[in-house]
Amino acid sequence: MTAPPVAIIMGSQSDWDTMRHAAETLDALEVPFDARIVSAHRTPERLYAFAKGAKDHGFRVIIAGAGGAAHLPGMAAALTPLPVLGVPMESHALRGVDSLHSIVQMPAGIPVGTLAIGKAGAINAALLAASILALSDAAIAGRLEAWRARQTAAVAEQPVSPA
Ligand SMILES: Nc1c(C(=O)O)ncn1[C@@H]1O[C@H](COP(=O)(O)O)[C@@H](O)[C@H]1O
Repeated sequence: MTAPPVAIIMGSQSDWDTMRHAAETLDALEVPFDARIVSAHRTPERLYAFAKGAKDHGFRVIIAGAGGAAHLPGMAAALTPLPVLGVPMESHALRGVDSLHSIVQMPAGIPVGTLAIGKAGAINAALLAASILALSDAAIAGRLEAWRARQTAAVAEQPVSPA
């Protein structure tokens, strides 16, 4: 059995409420994925084993969500040649600005493609992962195009006042 092309990793169970939107978006595009809790801080050996083995395992893109001192995406990127897309969690203390800065301010040489804070970032990480895969997968490209066409068709031309 071939591995799914996308890995969704997150620093804590508490991130799943946000990262499930990435999972739901991949489901809608029929892009298989694995979702796992991996923490650079709390489970460093799990992170090391996961990231070092990710490419050989068959993953092609990693989506990494983390909050606060969000080292997970950068550490994963340091350990694998695969593209890593980082999703900053909306932390309670600093509303995700801490997560965003932790993920986006990588030193030159180890990139993390950083998305928006929270749900929008999780959805866009999934769409970006799909568009990376679509470069070499016509079926995913077709489903992505259809997804965007449905989104466009769903936008009303005029606003509706609440009842
Ligand atoms: N940023 C990281 C890392 C990491 O970067 O390795 N591991 C956990 N965390 C974050 O800690 C926050 C609070 O976690 P808890 O809710 O479990 O206390 C989560 O948003 C998680 O991503």
